[in-house]
Amino acid sequence: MSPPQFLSAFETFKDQAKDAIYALTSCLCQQTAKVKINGRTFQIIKVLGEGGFSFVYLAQDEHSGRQFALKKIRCPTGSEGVNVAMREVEAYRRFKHPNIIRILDSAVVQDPEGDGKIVYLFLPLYKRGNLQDAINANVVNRKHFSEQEMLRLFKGTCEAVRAMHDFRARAASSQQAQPNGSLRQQEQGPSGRHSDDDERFPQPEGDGDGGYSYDSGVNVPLVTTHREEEDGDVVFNEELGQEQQGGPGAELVPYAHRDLKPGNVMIADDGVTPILMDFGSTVKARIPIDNRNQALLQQDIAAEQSTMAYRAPELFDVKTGQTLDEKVDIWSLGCTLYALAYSHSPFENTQTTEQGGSIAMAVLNAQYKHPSSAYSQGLKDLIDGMLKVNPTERPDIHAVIQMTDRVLQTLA
Ligand SMILES: Nc1ncnc2c1ncn2[C@@H]1O[C@H](COP(=O)(O)OP(=O)(O)OP(=O)(O)O)[C@@H](O)[C@H]1O
Repeated sequence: MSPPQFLSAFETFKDQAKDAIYALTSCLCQQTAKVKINGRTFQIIKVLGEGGFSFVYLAQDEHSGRQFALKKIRCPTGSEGVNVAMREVEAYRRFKHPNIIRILDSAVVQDPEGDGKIVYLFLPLYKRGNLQDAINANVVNRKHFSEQEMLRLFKGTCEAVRAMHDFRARAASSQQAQPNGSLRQQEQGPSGRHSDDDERFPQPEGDGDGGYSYDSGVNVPLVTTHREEEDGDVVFNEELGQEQQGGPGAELVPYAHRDLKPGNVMIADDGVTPILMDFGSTVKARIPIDNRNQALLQQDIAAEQSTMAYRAPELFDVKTGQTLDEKVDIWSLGCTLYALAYSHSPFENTQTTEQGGSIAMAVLNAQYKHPSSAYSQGLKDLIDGMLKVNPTERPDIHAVIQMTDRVLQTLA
């Protein structure tokens, strides 16, 4: 690790530790933390989850009583970190699908405790947790998903992935860039902002250039804030604007999620609809690898952002002359379906890893077995079809959905 990388990792660790201590002390002291963003105050009720670079809190709007999941991404390195976080915001906005989480609002604020910035993402709250939580509950209660239930959750997840792999970009010319890169409304209907959106996420008081405070009430200037508008009448800055969804004739720009796993699929309140989330690792899927440097760069990015037990073999050992593509997600879907069936990834808790062999070796050789179970041969074949070391032998997302349907039909 180079000295700047070490410093950046240390800063991230320090900030994560600060957030963890803060979360713990506010629990122990029974004291409700508050965060004020753009004129509205939110109570932080509890920590919902913690990722590599962020904390997710259950936040309640003091005014309306509505609850949200508030993702707080600390960017101690300033603009570089903000750009990374904003790419995640951009990805949340890009894909509009019933099985993909939608972002309600976001804000970039000055970190009152340092030189860096904080990016906040307001997301709908999913109280039932994610598929990993459901797997954990099954383990505790010695239960299993029924094959039908599991395949329905899997198919919904695949439909979200299809929206990413089949993404068609709208031409940039249909949008206007703001010179300062800020996000502004282009047109307002007679009533101004959308009533739906207003109801869910009421308009902040004041002139929109509100402030931010953290518990202490100290106001720190708000750098950027923007909100979701149902009919897309928000003007994005150039980079964001280029990547909005286009119609059927628009250019195909496949995206890969790159971190598909049960922990990144929430369960909607109906208990049956899967909702794909966490676009922190999402990239344009097709990346030609022309030289060794590019190969090593892609390997490093994958090592940092794609969970090892769900990571495709071609991301462990990126080869010059190949093109990485959306098939990396098909591998992760294979691992995800396996985990739904048997409670862990095929490359966790295997004989190889238990005997000290590395996950990487097990993945590179597709070394896994199906434990004995009552699941159908069709389900096992579906998993095996996705877990092919050679990405060209894996089915594309359309074929995966068709195969899933066929297995479902045999169960009906
Ligand atoms: N909308 C939501 N509703 C309820 N809980 C949520 C929501 N979003 C995130 N969480 C919880 O927070 C956890 C971390 O969220 P998320 O995966 O977005 O963070 P991350 O930093 O990108 O994580 P990772 O390191 O896994 O990539 C999730 O596993 C989930 O338990």
